Amino acid sequence: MKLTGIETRIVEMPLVTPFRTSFGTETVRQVLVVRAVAEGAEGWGECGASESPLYSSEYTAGAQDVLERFFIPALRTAQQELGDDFGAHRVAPALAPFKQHRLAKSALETAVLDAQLRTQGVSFADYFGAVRDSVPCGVSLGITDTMDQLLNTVEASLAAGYLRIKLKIEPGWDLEPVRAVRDRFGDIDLQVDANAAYRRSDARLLARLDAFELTLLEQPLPADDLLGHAALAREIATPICLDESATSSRAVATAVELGACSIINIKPGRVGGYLEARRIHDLCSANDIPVWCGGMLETGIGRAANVALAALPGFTMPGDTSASERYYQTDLTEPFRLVDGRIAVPHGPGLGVTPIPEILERFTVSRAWHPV
Ligand SMILES: CC(=O)N[C@@H](Cc1ccc2ccccc2c1)C(=O)O
Ligand SMILES: [Mg+2]
Repeated sequence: MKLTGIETRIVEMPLVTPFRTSFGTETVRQVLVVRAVAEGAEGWGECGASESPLYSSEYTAGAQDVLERFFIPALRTAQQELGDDFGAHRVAPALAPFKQHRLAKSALETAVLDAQLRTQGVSFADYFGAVRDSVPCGVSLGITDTMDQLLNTVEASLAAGYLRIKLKIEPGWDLEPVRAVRDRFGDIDLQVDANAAYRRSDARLLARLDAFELTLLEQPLPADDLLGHAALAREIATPICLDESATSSRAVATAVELGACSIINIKPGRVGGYLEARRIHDLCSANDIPVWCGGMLETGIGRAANVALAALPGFTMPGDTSASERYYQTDLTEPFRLVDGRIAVPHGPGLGVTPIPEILERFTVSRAWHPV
């Protein structure tokens, strides 16, 4: 493939409802969208970073800067050196000298991969080895001001057909909301996500969640406390799932070997891209570790790629691949809709969806073009 240039663009999309987690409240999603222009096709990627470095150390303006200042020039050099051998599989090696910035790296690799697959007429699903035409979907529900608001949101989510409910928790909002949901809705598939808000000294409190037979407890402790998660796993019955800690296949192998988790939330952006995400899927499948596809409030661009990834055989649990309307009144692409609790896997070339130009323009706040 021959890349001719990369466009970076920042869009701002209002969320249908504020999304509150233990690390903050998001009301407008500021997304860095990357377009890779190649001879014969253009590809799309999006960066999972948000405006502030609260979920991860990355943030939108920083991701745009690291792309423009280091990653796109490195891609230009790689293409000059490799010529016809250049392709999406060369992006991660070209960017490897630069440390971290995985969300930004993922956006660029995804855009190049999408362009490449569109020129080849191959879908993400076929490229990854998808085995399903649709994937079971869960939903992630934020912290609410009142218990009634939470119960109403759970009720609406179940009525919409979501097959799994995930509640955000934090110290002071954990046992009570879980008990209220269990009391009202019985033995639904229910899990919680702490986004690293607890400490090892909270073990006895977290052990009280065992009474509610949750599917999993996601990232209770800080991302770098693998030993703390391993100790906690020995003290509670609820399976531990890692998100923020699971930054690469090596990190996942270490966490699993330490007994820090028994389930992994795979987020392609968090691990540097879909190629690394597939490696983690393969590693977990080989070790009987169930995985599910996490979410970062993606627009239809990232949602299309996530749904394709979630169709791999090892994705045996409903993920956070919710419908577009969960987050956006108007998505950048044709909206992803929930049908009987599932979302159809796009089957067109590349992502199988493309941003709708007038909608993309409507939400665009800045853009830049970089010849390659
Ligand atoms: C669906 C879900 O719960 N996602 C993340 C948390 C999260 C929430 C909000 C975000 C907003 C902008 C960027 C990243 C974000 C990540 C999680 O599983 O921990
Ligand atoms: Mg999480």
